[in-house]
Amino acid sequence: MTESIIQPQATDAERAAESALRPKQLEEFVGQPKLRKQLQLVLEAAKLRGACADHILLSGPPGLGKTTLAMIVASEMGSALRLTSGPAIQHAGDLASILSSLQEGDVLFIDEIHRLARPAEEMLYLAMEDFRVDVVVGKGPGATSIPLTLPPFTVVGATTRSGLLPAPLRDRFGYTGHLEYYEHDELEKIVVRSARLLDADLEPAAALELARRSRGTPRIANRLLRRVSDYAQVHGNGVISLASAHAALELFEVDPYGLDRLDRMVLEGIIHRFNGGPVGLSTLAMSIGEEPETVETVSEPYLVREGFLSRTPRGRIATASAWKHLGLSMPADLLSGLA
Ligand SMILES: Nc1ncnc2c1ncn2[C@@H]1O[C@H](COP(=O)(O)OP(=O)(O)OP(=O)(O)O)[C@@H](O)[C@H]1O
Repeated sequence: MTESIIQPQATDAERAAESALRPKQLEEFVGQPKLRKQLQLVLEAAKLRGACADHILLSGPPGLGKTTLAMIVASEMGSALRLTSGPAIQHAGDLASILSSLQEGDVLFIDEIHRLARPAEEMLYLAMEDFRVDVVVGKGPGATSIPLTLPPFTVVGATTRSGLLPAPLRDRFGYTGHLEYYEHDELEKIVVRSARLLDADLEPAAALELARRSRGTPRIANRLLRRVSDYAQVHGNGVISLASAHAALELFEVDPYGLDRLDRMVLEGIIHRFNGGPVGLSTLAMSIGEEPETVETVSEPYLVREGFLSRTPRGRIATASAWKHLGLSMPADLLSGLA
């Protein structure tokens, strides 16, 4: 996938930089007030009972804080955290070896849990419900299955597509929390906190501007902060003022709505090449030289959310707001078609 400054997924290099900015306690975690209160209750109750917390499922788009929350669960419970992901578990045996090495009270974080292979998924049901795993020893007709009792532990599963989780797996989670996109004032607090941790001098007006252009996503807010901070150091005295933030965001082609070059290419593609649409995803992606997956996962969710693009059964359509945003007026015949 082409890397883009507004993509909600982390790049490999970014993961390391992110760990310094992760809140460590629930109290430090900004936003998601409902989820925070619910999670606090689940954890407090478990602590009072002196038991492991129920299994927790976190669902929501990338970059909103699921991994961070899993780490917080472990730290609030005073437990060790084990991290893995659906795609990393190729065979049920991989999961069996992780499960059989867990200690009492451990928190097992499974990112992209909807991508677990079916045999691993079935093994996980049993482990979550009965704290038991059947370890297969040997191969072929001589293989035997040895039941192994596991100490109690907590699974924290993260998914961007909770609808793809089979019901039996979803039902094993005692608590499901949904992460929502962040409001501007919450993102402002996040960038102010991150700037403090990075020792960057961020003026309040610049913090608000970054928040506005971050597409409701803390990961993007922190990424924009790093780029404007670079700019302020190279082209100024290091202070991130509103003017330096504007200049840096212009350099990286992130406009006042948080749209970047890719988003504008998508909208311009629909408008100029397909007269506003409808156009199918693959045709559109090909016409702008991008992968359909990049258009679908990086650009479209935000364009749809902000009302610049509609997805119809016949294809993608640029809305009247999209035409306006690009400084164009929507032809009357298209406008009347919308009415
Ligand atoms: N509520 C928050 N307060 C402060 N920082 C946050 C918050 N949520 C996320 N972040 C920061 O945003 C970055 C991305 O968060 P995180 O990795 O937890 O997201 P994620 O939902 O797990 O994404 P992915 O599924 O793509 O890994 C981290 O650097 C984290 O510190």
